[in-house]
Amino acid sequence: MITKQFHHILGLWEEAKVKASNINQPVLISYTEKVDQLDPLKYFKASARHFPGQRFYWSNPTKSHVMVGAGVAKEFTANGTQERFHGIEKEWKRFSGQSLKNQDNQKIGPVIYGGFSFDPKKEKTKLWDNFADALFVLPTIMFTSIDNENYMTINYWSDSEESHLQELMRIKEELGKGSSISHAFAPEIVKCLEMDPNDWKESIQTVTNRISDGVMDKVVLARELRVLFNDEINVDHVLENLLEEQSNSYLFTVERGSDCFIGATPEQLVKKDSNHVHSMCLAGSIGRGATLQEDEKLGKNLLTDNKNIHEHELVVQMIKSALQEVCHDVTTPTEPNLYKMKHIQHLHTPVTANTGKEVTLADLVNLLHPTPALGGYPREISMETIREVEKLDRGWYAGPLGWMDEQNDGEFIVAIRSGLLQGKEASLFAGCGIVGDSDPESEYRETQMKFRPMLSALGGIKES
Ligand SMILES: C=C(O[C@@H]1C=C(C(=O)O)C=C[C@H]1O)C(=O)O
Ligand SMILES: [Mg+2]
Repeated sequence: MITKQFHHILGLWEEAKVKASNINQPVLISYTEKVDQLDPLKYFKASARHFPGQRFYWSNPTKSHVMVGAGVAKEFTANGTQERFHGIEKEWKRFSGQSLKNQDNQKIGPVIYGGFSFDPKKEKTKLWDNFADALFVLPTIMFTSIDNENYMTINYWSDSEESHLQELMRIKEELGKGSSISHAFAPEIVKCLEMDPNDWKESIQTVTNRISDGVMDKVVLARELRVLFNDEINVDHVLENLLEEQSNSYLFTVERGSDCFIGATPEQLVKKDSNHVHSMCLAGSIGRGATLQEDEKLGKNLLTDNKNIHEHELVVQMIKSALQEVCHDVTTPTEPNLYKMKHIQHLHTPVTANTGKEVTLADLVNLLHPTPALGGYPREISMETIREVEKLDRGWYAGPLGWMDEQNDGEFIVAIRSGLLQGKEASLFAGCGIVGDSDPESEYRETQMKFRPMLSALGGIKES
């Protein structure tokens, strides 16, 4: 039976074929319909059947924007340093600029999502083989929830087969029902491996010495915790736990075959919504108190601690001056406030700005990444120091991860509080901002605290 909807899908396909032969490149068709209330997690779970290893999840802290993508209608990649941000943007524009849509809702249309490695110049290991320096996906099917309105989008091409379109319709209907399979048995942690804590603390000392010598002001050093389980880690289950425990963070999941990069980060890198730009300075950390009084006391200590204020201020200055290059009305409050999550609290300064039509999202990411919250200050020398001193492959940890739409709007977060899941193993990453008066011991404890969101979501806090 040909439904009215399918008729519409075929109509756009015929139109696209004509356009494709005129412009001599395949034309993308993006078909969106409004749907009833649907739990994004159930949708995410349901899509595993048809698109195993090809799922994406994104939600902002207020859940006013949730996206679940599945399948690959097109992949956009780049490796190495050359213009990777602009390279992806340009290639995406080439296709999205010619796309056909069934509706004029500017908010909902084709979107690509993905991420960038932290530092393409760092020597690579095999760990991140499945995650290129720049990798974005246009999904086959996407669920979007914006301000509690829900949509489903399917993306197909002028050179698709009709049978493929039929199959897409069928899968879309099936996914719309969701899946509520729950996984009662999470695998258990059998071992946590980390590099010798003394070696790590020594590297902190090396860096504080250089800072005291005036070589630079701040460097962020990270460490890796390799966690081994007695069975395969279940991505759905980890995401479910993160949703429950890290409600004040951005949640993200990027599946690449049997690998999955997942996390719950509080840190926004940049959001562009037409000419409005938002960013965030997040640096300076302390734990949460067991009681309200204790928690408030810790917060107050953080707000008045000179070391943390300095660590934070370097980020504020850099982000402000980077944005001032291409924006006007760059505005921040004069004092940081506190950003609290389940296991940790941070100094936080929100930034807003306005920009002109000629400035693109890639321009903004390129200017901002890496901020001194994850790299250091000044940028070049701190990045060289990380390359030299840090004994790990950050891969996508601390890199920009996010999405862009046809209007060149989008949002990128900083992919921290995250881990790479590979079968029975998880590689977790955590770092901290080293300044002149950093104490190696307390920086080590700070990284322990930053591992906790992922460790807890993985099913238990067992720190070796
Ligand atoms: C580097 C991380 O976090 C960053 C470092 C912070 C700090 O040193 O105080 C705080 C927030 C983040 O910008 C991490 O979580 O791995
Ligand atoms: Mg710190």
